[in-house]
Amino acid sequence: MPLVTSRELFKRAYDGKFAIGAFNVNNMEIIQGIVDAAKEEKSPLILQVSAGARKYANPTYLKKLVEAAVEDSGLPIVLHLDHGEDFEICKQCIDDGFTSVMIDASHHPFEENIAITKQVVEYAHSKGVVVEAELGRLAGVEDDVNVSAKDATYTDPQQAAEFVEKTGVDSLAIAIGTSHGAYKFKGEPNLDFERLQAIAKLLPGFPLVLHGASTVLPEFVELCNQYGGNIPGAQGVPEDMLRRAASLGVCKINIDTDLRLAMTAAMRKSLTENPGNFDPRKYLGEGRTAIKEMVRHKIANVLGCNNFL
Ligand SMILES: O=C(CO)COP(=O)(O)O
Ligand SMILES: O=C[C@H](O)COP(=O)(O)O
Ligand SMILES: [Zn+2]
Ligand SMILES: [Zn+2]
Repeated sequence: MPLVTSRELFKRAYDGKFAIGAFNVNNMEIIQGIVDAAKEEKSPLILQVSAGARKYANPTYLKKLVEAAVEDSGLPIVLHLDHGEDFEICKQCIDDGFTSVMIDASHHPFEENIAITKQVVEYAHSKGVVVEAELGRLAGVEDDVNVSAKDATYTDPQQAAEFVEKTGVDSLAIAIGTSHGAYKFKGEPNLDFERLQAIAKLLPGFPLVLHGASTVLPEFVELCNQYGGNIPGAQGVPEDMLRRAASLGVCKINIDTDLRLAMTAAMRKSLTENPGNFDPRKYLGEGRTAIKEMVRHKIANVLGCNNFL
């Protein structure tokens, strides 16, 4: 089976009130861990590549690794550009065989975001590629974020509806209180579900996307810290909130930080417990197994995209 787009996956996810996992990939072990998990859970996958990942791994290597994963696993896999910052990088990835791209022009004014997104949509659709855009700004939520600050950065429901209509985009990343990385909330975790419901109501049947959706499971932070790490006060999005979001029109949930934490914890442990080892296959292999277990947990217990195939 060749790479697929997310169109059919999102339709089923929307109707079934579950979400497809979009996992960031940077090297072979990460890809293998994710794909092994999806195989066991009979799940489709979105493997997403950031500009930083392309720079780290070399775009050709990364694409070949994903193609190898498709060939070896036979799974429906979407190759997606994460946070494309302009038309050029989106075009490069489209020309390079990606089946999905994100244009993230959310830091531009509304009308400019529409114009840039529209340009990407026109080019992508002419090549059979789907497009995700972003409206609103992801930021850390603090207890004292007031309503006007929320209105300035969170996605406005009316604008979301207008944006989708004017751009013809295939999915939309929204800001309702999540943020990237391991420090998402200072106080109690809190997402603006009223806003999510208002957006979903104006866009029936339309797939929404949640970025910054790692849970930052305490046991993995503790494991990192136990073996020499220093990651104090990390906190993510509770799993029940992700399940709730998936039931309200969020069809794609982005996870990177939880993979980083799982891999780092396992590698720190392996290196500490085996001081005489200098074979990278041992600690990289343990990192890969940790990624696999994390992804199995996400697919089966949080996203609900297991037994899809
Ligand atoms: O949104 C993400 C990638 O686009 C990843 O989010 P996390 O940092 O919460 O894993
Ligand atoms: O959205 C951010 C993702 O976690 C990717 O991170 P990165 O840009 O460091 O590769
Ligand atoms: Zn953004
Ligand atoms: Zn993101």
